[in-house]
Amino acid sequence: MGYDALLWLSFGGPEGPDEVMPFLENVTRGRGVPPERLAEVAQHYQHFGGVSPINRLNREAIAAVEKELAAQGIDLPVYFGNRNWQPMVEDTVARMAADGVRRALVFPTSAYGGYSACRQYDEDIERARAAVGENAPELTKLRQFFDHPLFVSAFADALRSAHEGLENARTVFTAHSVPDSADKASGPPEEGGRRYSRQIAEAARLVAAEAGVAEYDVVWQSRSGPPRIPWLEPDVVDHIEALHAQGVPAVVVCPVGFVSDHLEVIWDLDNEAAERAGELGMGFARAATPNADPRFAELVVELVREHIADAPARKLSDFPMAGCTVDGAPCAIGCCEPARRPATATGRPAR
Ligand SMILES: CC1=C(CCC(=O)O)c2cc3nc(cc4[nH]c(cc5[nH]c(cc1n2)c(C)c5CCC(=O)O)c(CCC(=O)O)c4C)C(CCC(=O)O)=C3C
Ligand SMILES: [Fe+2]
Repeated sequence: MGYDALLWLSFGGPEGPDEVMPFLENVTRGRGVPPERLAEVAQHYQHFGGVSPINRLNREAIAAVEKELAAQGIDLPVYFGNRNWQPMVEDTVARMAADGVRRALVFPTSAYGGYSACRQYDEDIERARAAVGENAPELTKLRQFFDHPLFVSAFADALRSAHEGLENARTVFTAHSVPDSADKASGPPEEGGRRYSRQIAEAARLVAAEAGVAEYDVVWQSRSGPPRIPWLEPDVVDHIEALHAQGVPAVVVCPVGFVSDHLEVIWDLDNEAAERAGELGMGFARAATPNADPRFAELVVELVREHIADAPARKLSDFPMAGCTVDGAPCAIGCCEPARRPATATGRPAR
């Protein structure tokens, strides 16, 4: 059965100073992120003129995917929609419907499971289809790809290059921290939870093995939320301090939890982590994310071909295949349930 489009579904980011606060309000609506944290994150965006690189990076990746589709003789228009900022996925799906799209594949710009990385994109799909109504196209989300050989080898080459010129540097993989409760709730209940952090650990293991790195750590970055709620630790900056205390002379940070050099990578790593390492007199380098690597476009087209050409689903881990569902259904009953949100000022739990 055929598909008539590919929807590129991402997080979104502001593209000017006036867009920063409305964007942040969209991201954090009802999620209990303290106002001080929001003000601080707004400063990170304003530091770059209020422009997150994420939309540009997505547009560049889409252009590469369009070329790769054409090169492989696949006729599939690519649409772009976001969860939190224009182009909003609701508007994009409306345009797809108006263009006559009946069935589409969806590429989410996250490789992992978990609520923020997987199920929330299902919710985006469901919300966008509901907004469009009965003409909404059927939307099939592509699977998680953290263990795909093209994803792993792009990171492995980037990690190797980042090590060039740094003696005895320790490899430190990072991913976005999430509330401990969200990590516990990730994956189908019968699996016992923590699918997100276990997939991150597995991706790190695969990348390190391919890059020939024997010793490494997995740490977390970009923590949000109220301080009293436990999130995955240690934080990358604290970890760099701990490594310094152990006499480690240099670090190479590899943001294996992300696909592009978006704001959380260029601020939290290239700015904050690099600055702390510099203050401590440590060498520092950051490995590139796969977005601009030609293998990333090849990966997306290969995931598409699993659906349109019965291409084999290549994967390097034993984790069960997950993430591929239709019209925003969760992978399994109870899979990656959203964490209970802290009560709002009105005493009612936030959405
Ligand atoms: C797991 C994960 C990924 C990876 C998977 C994926 O890529 O989807 C990710 C990606 C991203 N997160 C991003 C930005 C933000 N995330 C925030 C807040 C949060 N992230 C969370 C988790 C994740 N986030 C969580 C649990 C929260 C707390 C609030 C909530 O429960 O939802 C906030 C609020 C302010 C703050 O940081 O406190 C911002 C601004 C950007 C865009 C950067 C740009 O603009 O270039 C990207 C790609
Ligand atoms: Fe985030």
